[in-house]
Amino acid sequence: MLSSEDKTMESRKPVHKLSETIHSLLGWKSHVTSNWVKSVCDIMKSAPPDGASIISKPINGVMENSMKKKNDELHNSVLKIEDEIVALTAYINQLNTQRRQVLNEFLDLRGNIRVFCRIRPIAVPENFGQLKAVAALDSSNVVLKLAENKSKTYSFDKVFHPGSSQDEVFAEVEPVIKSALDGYNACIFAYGQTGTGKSFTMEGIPQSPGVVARSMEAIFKQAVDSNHVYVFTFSMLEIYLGNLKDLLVPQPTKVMDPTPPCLSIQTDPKGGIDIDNLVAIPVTDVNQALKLYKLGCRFRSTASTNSNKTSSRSHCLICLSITCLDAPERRRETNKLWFVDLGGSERVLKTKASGRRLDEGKAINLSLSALGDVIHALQKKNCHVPYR
Ligand SMILES: Nc1ncnc2c1ncn2[C@@H]1O[C@H](COP(=O)(O)OP(=O)(O)OP(=O)(O)O)[C@@H](O)[C@H]1O
Repeated sequence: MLSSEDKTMESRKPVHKLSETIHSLLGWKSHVTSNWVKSVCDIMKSAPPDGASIISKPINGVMENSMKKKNDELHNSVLKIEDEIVALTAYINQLNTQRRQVLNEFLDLRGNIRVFCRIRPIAVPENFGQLKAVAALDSSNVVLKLAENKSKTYSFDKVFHPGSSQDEVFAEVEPVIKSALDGYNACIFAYGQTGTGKSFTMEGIPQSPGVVARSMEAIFKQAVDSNHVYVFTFSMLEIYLGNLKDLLVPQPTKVMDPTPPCLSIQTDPKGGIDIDNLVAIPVTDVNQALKLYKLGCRFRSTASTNSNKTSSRSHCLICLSITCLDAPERRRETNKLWFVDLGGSERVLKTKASGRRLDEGKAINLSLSALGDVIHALQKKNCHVPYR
């Protein structure tokens, strides 16, 4: 807080205040970010043009000369800072290009498809006797105990042990989020048996949000910190019993309610996938995106089964479409980042499901096996990938 005396002093020497602020910002060069450039631009915008309003009436010739000198100095400082801004903006762009290249090389080296295994903790009331023991051997291998003298080891790009936090999981995903802002299509999905923690990992719980919420936060923050203007749209759907359902469109509850338009998957001319009639809602910040996400989650089909109290009975897909018009160096003008929380594979004998639960389980198993074929073909780089 300034005292009234301080305030008088302040109002008497606005020129010093401006130059001091600018100098302090210049001394801050090591933290060059677009926010820094914006701050300097804002200060310059608020500076009086050529110091014109600093003193409205010259008192005498000496005073006039001294003011003119000060105005010239200020003018020169402003010109110098303008030059610095141009140079720094070019420097930031150059660093961004380098960062993009390094990130791409890094992701290429790690492989286009990366598979992580997260072992979830076993809660006390769960039946230990019937559960097969899974243990992390190291950061990339897990061992599954099949019988007393029989075990099998599986390798992954990364293994998360039962104590791993949501933060640790997200840290591995974050480079993908960055590359999505650079214009690359990306997809993060959770796959596994029912009750193994897919929804916990993707959606999380209120006190410990999962990958989707953390990714949204990261992407909007990085977009604000960048030099570019992005346009985002948010969509969310589920595949239930083989049918697509828009989770952002109210579903009819009464006979008189309008039926929402039918969704259908189309391949666009560039080989990408489009879903006809899927609602895409423009979002400008993370709060809007998370509100829609919460809304969509409420409409998801879940039910209690023998294996999981809140089992997903469908596959849930969230799409953030990213457009950037002022960055020709991006991979694409518009790209998509998909998050998928798949329904869990289940052994019908074990779940003892019947009726609708059984139909849901069968539909989930069937689609997961088709997905397995697709991933296998992609990994083997087969010329035919059985998408349909
Ligand atoms: N890493 C974890 N830490 C603590 N609790 C977890 C963890 N993973 C899962 N859980 C808990 O285990 C239970 C089952 O998890 P979740 O619903 O995420 O399984 P799922 O794989 O999505 O199952 P389904 O395929 O049936 O939908 C939930 O109560 C969840 O909170």
